[in-house]
Amino acid sequence: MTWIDVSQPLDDSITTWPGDTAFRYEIAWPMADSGSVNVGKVTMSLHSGTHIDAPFHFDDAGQRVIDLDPGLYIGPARVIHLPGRERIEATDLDGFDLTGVERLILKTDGWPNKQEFPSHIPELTPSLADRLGDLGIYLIGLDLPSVDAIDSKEMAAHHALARNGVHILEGLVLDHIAPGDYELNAVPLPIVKGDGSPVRALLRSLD
Ligand SMILES: Nc1ccccc1C(=O)C[C@H](N)C(=O)O
Ligand SMILES: [Zn+2]
Ligand SMILES: [Zn+2]
Repeated sequence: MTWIDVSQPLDDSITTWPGDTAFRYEIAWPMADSGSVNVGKVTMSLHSGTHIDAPFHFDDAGQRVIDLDPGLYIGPARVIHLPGRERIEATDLDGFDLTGVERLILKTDGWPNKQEFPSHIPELTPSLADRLGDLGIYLIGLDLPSVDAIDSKEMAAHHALARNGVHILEGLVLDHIAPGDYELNAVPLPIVKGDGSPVRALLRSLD
């Protein structure tokens, strides 16, 4: 198949946000006990690895996962390369013609070693969020664990994106992805009250 996996594998070594729930898989009911099957159990933060944020994550009145249209996460997406930046702002998009783009994926290279949770990452600015809104882009994906700085309490980028109707897909693995046009498939689980959801994110080249 031509689908390329751009997700972080979910196993016990996956990193989590400092202080958040670690990922753990266990066989809660082994075949020897159940007599027929192995039954697994997972404990995790909904913000581990490759995942989407529901607005409720940063706004008590915001949408939960079940309220989000799954179609946001399926369809054409443009990947652009913006390496080596401290922050990513509206003017960083000046060189790109993004007419007709609805889903934009930023390859920032800002989290090179996914075995370690980063202490510092590039942050998106509210000016970028406004530009995305003006362009009619409704999904931003990126290779970072957050659209804000790790130590942010205000979550300015999360809020500015939400104000502009831009949904968030974090923690992508894009090392092996060249800039260009792709089909994206990164649908969240139907976690009714979820503030986020892990996704299996896949890209297929359209170029
Ligand atoms: N899990 C956390 C615990 C404490 C503070 C932030 C987070 C986050 O998850 C923020 C990140 N921007 C996220 O959406 O994944
Ligand atoms: Zn998140
Ligand atoms: Zn987030």
